[in-house]
Amino acid sequence: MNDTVLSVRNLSVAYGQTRAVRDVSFELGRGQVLGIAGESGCGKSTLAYAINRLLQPPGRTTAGEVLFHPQDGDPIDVLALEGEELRRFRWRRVAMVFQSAMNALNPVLSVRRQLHDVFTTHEPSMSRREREERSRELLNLVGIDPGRIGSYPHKLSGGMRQRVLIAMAMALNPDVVVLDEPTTALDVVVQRDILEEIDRLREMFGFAVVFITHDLSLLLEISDQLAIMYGGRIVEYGTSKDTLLQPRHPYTVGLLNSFPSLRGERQALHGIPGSPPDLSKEVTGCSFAPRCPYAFEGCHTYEPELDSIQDSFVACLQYDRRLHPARPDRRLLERRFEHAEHKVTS
Ligand SMILES: Nc1ncnc2c1ncn2[C@@H]1O[C@H](COP(=O)(O)OP(=O)(O)OP(=O)(O)O)[C@@H](O)[C@H]1O
Repeated sequence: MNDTVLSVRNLSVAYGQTRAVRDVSFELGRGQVLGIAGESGCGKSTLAYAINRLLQPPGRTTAGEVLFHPQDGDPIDVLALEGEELRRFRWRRVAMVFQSAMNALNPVLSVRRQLHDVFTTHEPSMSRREREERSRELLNLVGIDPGRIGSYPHKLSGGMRQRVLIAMAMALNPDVVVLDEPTTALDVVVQRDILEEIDRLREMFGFAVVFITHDLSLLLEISDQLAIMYGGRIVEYGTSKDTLLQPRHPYTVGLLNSFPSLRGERQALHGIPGSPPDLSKEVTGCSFAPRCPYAFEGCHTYEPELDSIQDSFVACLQYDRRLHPARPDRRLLERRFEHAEHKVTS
């Protein structure tokens, strides 16, 4: 059996001149959690939409491939799916929980109707009674009293609305659930409850998760693998443990120092000065260079490749074998972020 459920290879997405996702590759293991972190506008949602084939014009995949690997059978070329095949792929293979539950749910339809609709569309042979039973079962699974099935979204709290979306995503027992900032609008306690819920469901049903958020500390707690995005690219990719213990990209270090830990230890926070690049403009060199405390001349000229180092990958000239065939330049690495809890490591 193939242990990979989804492979994304050299994927690029553009909205006209805006290159929102560039050359992104990753492998998602069956039942694993991949966290994708990065500041607003770095291309996270665009990547999620491309994987689900939910991009709206002018959004367009310009290069690369997305392969879904069924438990048995040949890989499915997701970008080539059309019509009925595409409809079957969505929800059943890969389901998505969107950023804002209020926008994703239809405000004029009851929770019952919205859950039933998933089955009416995808399981037309189900009877009304079966749909009702399954819908109630799903609500129960995500911790909502099935008695609330007749409620309209505005009668539910933010946390409950998000749970309804999670229930809908799980309706057809998908292999992969993509969660795009599912807890951002919620307070910290509710966030934690929802994360625990997702983790519990994942253990029960064995689906893999792509979890997207700007909150790196949260991802470190729940992800097996982490991809850090900047300016439309993945700049660091590895296990959560390695990323926390040995962050290599200066942007990852900056992100780690920008968030309080979820465990609530007190520490001074250091935001990353400057702002992310405008993706509609052509960038020469590393797009993080203008904000990078370690940038040297070459960083403004050469774009670093995502290179493997031990078990991780990093796109930073300090590690680029074209410049440093043997190992990273120690002198550069020794210039640390002052007062930072997390340091760049060699
Ligand atoms: N429909 C669209 N039309 C044109 N440009 C878009 C569209 N959607 C996103 N973009 C641009 O694509 C880039 C990536 O945006 P995206 O929403 O994917 O980033 P993100 O990391 O998910 O940000 P956020 O966390 O704020 O959602 C940005 O420059 C954004 O302005």
